[in-house]
Amino acid sequence: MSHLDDLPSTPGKYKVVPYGVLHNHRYLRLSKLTLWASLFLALFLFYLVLSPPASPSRRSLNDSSVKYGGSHWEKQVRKSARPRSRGGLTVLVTGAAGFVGTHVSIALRRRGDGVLGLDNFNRYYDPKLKRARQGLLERSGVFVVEGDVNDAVLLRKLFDVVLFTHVMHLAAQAGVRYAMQNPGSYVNSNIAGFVNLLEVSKAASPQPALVWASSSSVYGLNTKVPFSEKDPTDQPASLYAATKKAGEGIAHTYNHIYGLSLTGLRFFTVYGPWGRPDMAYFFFTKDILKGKTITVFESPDKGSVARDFTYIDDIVRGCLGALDTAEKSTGSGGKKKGPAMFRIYNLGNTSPVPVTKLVTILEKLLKMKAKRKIMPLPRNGDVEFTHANITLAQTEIGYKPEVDLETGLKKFVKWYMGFYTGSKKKSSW
Ligand SMILES: O=C(O)[C@H]1O[C@H](OP(=O)(O)OP(=O)(O)OC[C@H]2O[C@@H](n3ccc(=O)[nH]c3=O)[C@H](O)[C@@H]2O)[C@H](O)[C@@H](O)[C@@H]1O
Repeated sequence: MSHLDDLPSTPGKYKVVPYGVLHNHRYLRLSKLTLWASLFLALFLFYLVLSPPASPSRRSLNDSSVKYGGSHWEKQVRKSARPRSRGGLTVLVTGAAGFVGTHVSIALRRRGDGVLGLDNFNRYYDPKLKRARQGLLERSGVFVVEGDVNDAVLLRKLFDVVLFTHVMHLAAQAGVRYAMQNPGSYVNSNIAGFVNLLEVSKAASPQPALVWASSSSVYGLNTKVPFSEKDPTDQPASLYAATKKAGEGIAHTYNHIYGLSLTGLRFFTVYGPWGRPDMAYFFFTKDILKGKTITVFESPDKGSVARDFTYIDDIVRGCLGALDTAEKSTGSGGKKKGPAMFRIYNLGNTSPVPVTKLVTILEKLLKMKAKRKIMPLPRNGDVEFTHANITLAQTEIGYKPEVDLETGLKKFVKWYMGFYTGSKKKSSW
């Protein structure tokens, strides 16, 4: 034990002791210490022998028994990322077992691109649904690496094994209202995780082009509609929105300093089969079927709150359009060689629907009356309405939403009944 370790942690309470006393005490303390150290060592060895193996992702990348690393793993990674068509893209999709991630990965794979998925399978909502999506991905030839975007070692390893031409970054802590319960997870995923991915991407040679998920929530308390990309976004109403807004600023910095090609997509309330159980259309369906009361928010002037609900297939087309039109990054190994592309697009449906109407459509499709409880919109981060101007995405990436809310919800309900109630009418996947 060093002299410094003898000092009490609270300054000003240290008593000066005569040298002899101190010497005897030291001798006694030393032998006691040896005894305790041997005991501790024995216990530690005992624990090592009996304890189960450590969490795989923390172990060596070269150990073939772990979830990442090893020659078998590398083979799976390479195979999944290899394009099957000439000139196909090589895409790393983060959040691949998420709602949008699954649909985008499968669409890319179907047209012959190489896709490697990454997902941390967190417990924000039912991981069984994420595992079911993983099953779909595997059947389509997409391997999903289980890991976190904050794991720089893993990301660097993936970039060592595969020369990604593109990254589709969809891993995020989603949900507007949950930000009041767990603010840290938004900072961790949407800010720290994003920066980590940008750091690894900027250092890669060649650098990939990145397309990432921003959110309509960045428009916050804006009242001018429809929301245009040129509008200011300085009034976020939730921490979720603030982290998405921060992501756009961070992305701009990496574009400016390192020459990374970056495209941000502001998604507007995406819904559809394999969707997220934390979203209103999803849990309204579940609760209506169970005969449970649903809470429908209304605006302070007693009007209905409204959303520009956007069907998943339209969003997928928007994501592919963004990937296909993304120019190459200009930097290499962390050095910028020239100006690179930076774009932000709204991906909405451009026809907002009141939440009361959403409930009426669900009642019709489920053939059940909802028990509605109307409540004033709480101060939980929700905004009164969203409405996208999509002109820019239409002109520059060929985005054209085609599915109205009733048609889209019909497909969602069909999937829901098949997946959760085992109804015969299964959806196409
Ligand atoms: O487009 C976006 O930017 C965002 O869309 C959704 O957020 P939100 O539009 O709030 O979607 P829901 O949580 O499904 O809410 C939809 C509507 O239902 C309302 N609602 C929600 C919950 C509830 O119990 N009752 C109720 O009336 C909300 O106020 C909102 O108007 C997603 O959850 C976000 O991750 C995403 O970024």
